[in-house]
Amino acid sequence: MTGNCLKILTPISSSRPPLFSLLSKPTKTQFKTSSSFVLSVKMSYHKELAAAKKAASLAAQLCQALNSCSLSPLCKVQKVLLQSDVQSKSDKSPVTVADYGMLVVSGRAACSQALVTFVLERELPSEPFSLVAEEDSTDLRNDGATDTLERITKLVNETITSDGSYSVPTLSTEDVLKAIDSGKSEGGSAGRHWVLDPIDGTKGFVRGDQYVIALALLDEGKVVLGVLACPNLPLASICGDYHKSSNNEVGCLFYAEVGAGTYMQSLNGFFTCEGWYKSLPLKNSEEASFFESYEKAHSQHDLSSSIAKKLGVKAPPVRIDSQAKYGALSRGDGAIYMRFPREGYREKIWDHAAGCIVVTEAGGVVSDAAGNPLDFSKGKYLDLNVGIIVTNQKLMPKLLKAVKESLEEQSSSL
Ligand SMILES: Nc1ncnc2c1ncn2[C@@H]1O[C@H](COP(=O)(O)O)[C@@H](OP(=O)(O)O)[C@H]1O
Ligand SMILES: [Mg+2]
Ligand SMILES: [Mg+2]
Ligand SMILES: [Mg+2]
Repeated sequence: MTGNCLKILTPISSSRPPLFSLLSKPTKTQFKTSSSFVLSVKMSYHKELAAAKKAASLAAQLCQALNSCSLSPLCKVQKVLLQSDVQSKSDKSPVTVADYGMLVVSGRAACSQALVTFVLERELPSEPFSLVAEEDSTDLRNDGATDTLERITKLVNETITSDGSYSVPTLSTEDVLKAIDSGKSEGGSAGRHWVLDPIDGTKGFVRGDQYVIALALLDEGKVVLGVLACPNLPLASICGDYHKSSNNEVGCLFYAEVGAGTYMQSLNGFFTCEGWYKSLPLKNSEEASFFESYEKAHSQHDLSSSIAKKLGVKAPPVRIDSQAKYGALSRGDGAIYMRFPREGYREKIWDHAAGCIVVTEAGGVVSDAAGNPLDFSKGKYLDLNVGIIVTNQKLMPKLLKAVKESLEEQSSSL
């Protein structure tokens, strides 16, 4: 048992619930045990999923507002940033050359983190709150950050007010700093922990490309729900002839709950588009499109290209930032995602937890380069064998073989 949920059971029928019924009434899913005994299990994370969807959607709204306020001093800095170089911190994550610019970028992510914390705590007041999140308030507590902190606090308050569902006094700058710092949990294998990347794909965000707000819940070390709010991802497929698509609307919300499948809806709240995914398309490798990081520094493009060649993949790689790759894969835009960080880089759970369940609940497989499932129970880092690979069940054995061969070739050429 994981929490109140049965595990290691194969769903044999899971009738598609009407749109958004996940929020309003429990879904029953039938499971087949080894003795063919059929159980009806009441799924138990609906309340948490509803809270996570609301938190990520509001944070996405906030991030979009931050991007579109062309007269705001924050945005003027962003324009400069778009033209500036990007350097690496000691942990090899991106920072911009200008200190103030760096504060603006990390401040925006912290702003999103404060809002997510606020919503989760208000929506789930009776549950103990533990959050493993990427940002902290260190930069915003510096003397030179007063102006940015005030702007951020104002934006968080404006977003809460515009939503209209919370009658709370205006948050102070100290409230916002505290909300950001409640993300200091270390996670682990006991109890429940939220896992948040308040802006994943920072470089994409700065460039005006793909980024996501990624939120997941761990229960006893397993990911039990995940939400990816992708403000810039087209509702139509991003592969093939998507430029010709009549639907050029952007803004997707992917969500998945253990045993209940993966769903996508439009982020703008008008629900013009919805989808339910239960099996990644079983394409042959030649027809498969593969995803990888836009940034060469995050994943070795030459290695993935050698693997793709072995598989006979004809399509060029689709390079986009953030966990939007997991979302796009879950709806069948492509069939493979490969990620091979350079030696020494340690993956964090917030970069993969939500994406992982969005893909697996859609019928995909996520593993490290040796075929081991990702283990989210060990704290904030993932201990991995070399890299992360994602595909459908049919292609996984071929992909693993090609990965093994390419890694051997790489190490013998060193
Ligand atoms: N050298 C490196 N190798 C691999 N991943 C890295 C990296 N430096 C940063 N990252 C991670 O890659 C994430 C973005 O992934 P992608 O390449 O798929 O867009 C970043 O998330 P943040 O943008 O939240 O910091 C960061 O955590
Ligand atoms: Mg980062
Ligand atoms: Mg990230
Ligand atoms: Mg981030």
